[in-house]
Amino acid sequence: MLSIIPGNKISSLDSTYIKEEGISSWDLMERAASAFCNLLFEKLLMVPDDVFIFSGPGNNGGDGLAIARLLSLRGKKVSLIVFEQNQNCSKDYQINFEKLPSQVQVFRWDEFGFAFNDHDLIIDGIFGVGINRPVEGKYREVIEKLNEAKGIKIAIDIPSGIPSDSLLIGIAFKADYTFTFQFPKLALLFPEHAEYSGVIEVADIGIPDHFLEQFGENRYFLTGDDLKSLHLTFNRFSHKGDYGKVLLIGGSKGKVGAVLLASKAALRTGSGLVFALVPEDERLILQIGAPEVILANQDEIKGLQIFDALGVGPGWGQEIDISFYESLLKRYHKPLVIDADGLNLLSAHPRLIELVPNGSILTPHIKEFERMTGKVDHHLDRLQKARDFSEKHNVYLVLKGQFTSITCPDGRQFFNSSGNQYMATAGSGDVLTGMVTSFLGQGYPPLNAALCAVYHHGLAGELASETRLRGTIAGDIIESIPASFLKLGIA
Ligand SMILES: NC(=O)C1=CN([C@@H]2O[C@H](COP(=O)(O)OP(=O)(O)OC[C@H]3O[C@@H](n4cnc5c(N)ncnc54)[C@H](OP(=O)(O)O)[C@@H]3O)[C@@H](O)[C@H]2O)[C@H](O)CC1
Ligand SMILES: [K+]
Repeated sequence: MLSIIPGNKISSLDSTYIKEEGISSWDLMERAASAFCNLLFEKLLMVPDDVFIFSGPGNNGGDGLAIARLLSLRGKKVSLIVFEQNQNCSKDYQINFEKLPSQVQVFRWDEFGFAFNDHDLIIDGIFGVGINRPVEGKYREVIEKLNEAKGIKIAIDIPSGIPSDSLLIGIAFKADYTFTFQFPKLALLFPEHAEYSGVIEVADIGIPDHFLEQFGENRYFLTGDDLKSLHLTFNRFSHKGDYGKVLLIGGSKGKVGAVLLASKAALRTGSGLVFALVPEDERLILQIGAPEVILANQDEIKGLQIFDALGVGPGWGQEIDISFYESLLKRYHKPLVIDADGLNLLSAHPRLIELVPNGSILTPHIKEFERMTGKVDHHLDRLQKARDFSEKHNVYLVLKGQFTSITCPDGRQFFNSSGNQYMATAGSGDVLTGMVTSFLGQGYPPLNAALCAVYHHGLAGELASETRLRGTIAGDIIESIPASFLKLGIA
């Protein structure tokens, strides 16, 4: 799994790695530049002929110079805009400057006209992870102009101005794409920076995971490559008991659909038996909506231990008998999944949090999370509060949003890479609840259940929205769960 390394450790990572590999820092920059160009030709349907590259004084600028050379060699008309005298720039910047082909036209920033067309390509190599103060002066002037300019805009490693691990102060380059090296920088995952980072693509520069791990701080980026090894395998002798017996509890007048969605999602994720407990009057809706689901009644659920996992909260409302919730938490001793009103009720009755079994998985969206932890100032604060909460209550916290984070009681934090904006639709969270509950019931350890569910949920959303875009609904995500397994080669 890709470790997310803090910006202030990246130069030690680089120097240790190049020493061990026996390569030069220029070689690594060359790898970065060619990985960038490869992504460019892979991700853009048409790479524009006119390319404008802005190179700052550090190695991000050095990358820009190397990219200028490589694109010029591939027949592009490249203009390079620089800010400093060569002798004030990094060593590899200077080497790459010497290597520029004569076809690359070089401008000083104050000699350049800043007139662009819609189909020009603008590449931002002004600052990378070495930024150490807000952008001012000539750099600010240029970035402001670029943000107003036409053209397709791509940031090298990180949009200039965004600090690698904290919140932007002042201005930054607004990219359509960010091609980031080896792993996404933490700040790229903050919702506050979405308008700057655009679509994030990771360019592999060949530094192995185990090497990154030594410099990481327990933060990881979850990708499709990680998924297969997290799954349990089943065979033709497996029977429905092996696939788990789960119980979903929730629903209220007008909101029984939430349990219906969660139940169907659990079935599509592979649960052997799905039971649902909803108010008496709402049972028929559920039974018609999903004949595969078994309706439980209050008496049956007295023997809660027969269930391999519980998913509590979808559509429950705030009006439930709180003593029932309390007794549920007291009687069930295995990890369970809590969502939606199950979480809101914990916020309203904080004493209940102490009863939540160790290793349970809580799946709040941002507002539910704030109800549990108090007001959050920004995403970094949220991530810290998630760590404090998980550790204190010994639970896994799945904080839903773009790059959903999964926080473990030991402080590890995983960021999901799958999913898109089309999943922001009613019931999408209920689908996730059903999926996590299903994996948990199949015998997955809580962390793997959360990781697999979050990744498949995102991928199913991507697949469902391929043809439906903004018309994607939660039911479509459910129907695409099997396709997500198929895509990852998981039987
Ligand atoms: N393993 C990898 O990921 C690799 C990444 N590469 C690229 O290298 C950059 C990081 O390069 P670095 O030289 O450390 O830093 P930057 O290029 O981002 O910028 C440093 C220079 O910028 C000056 N600086 C910093 N902040 C400001 C500011 N606000 N205003 C003006 N100038 C600023 C700083 O000067 P000082 O005045 O602070 O001394 C530096 O001159 C990484 O992002 C990748 O793109 C490698 O190419 C390969 C391996
Ligand atoms: K940049």
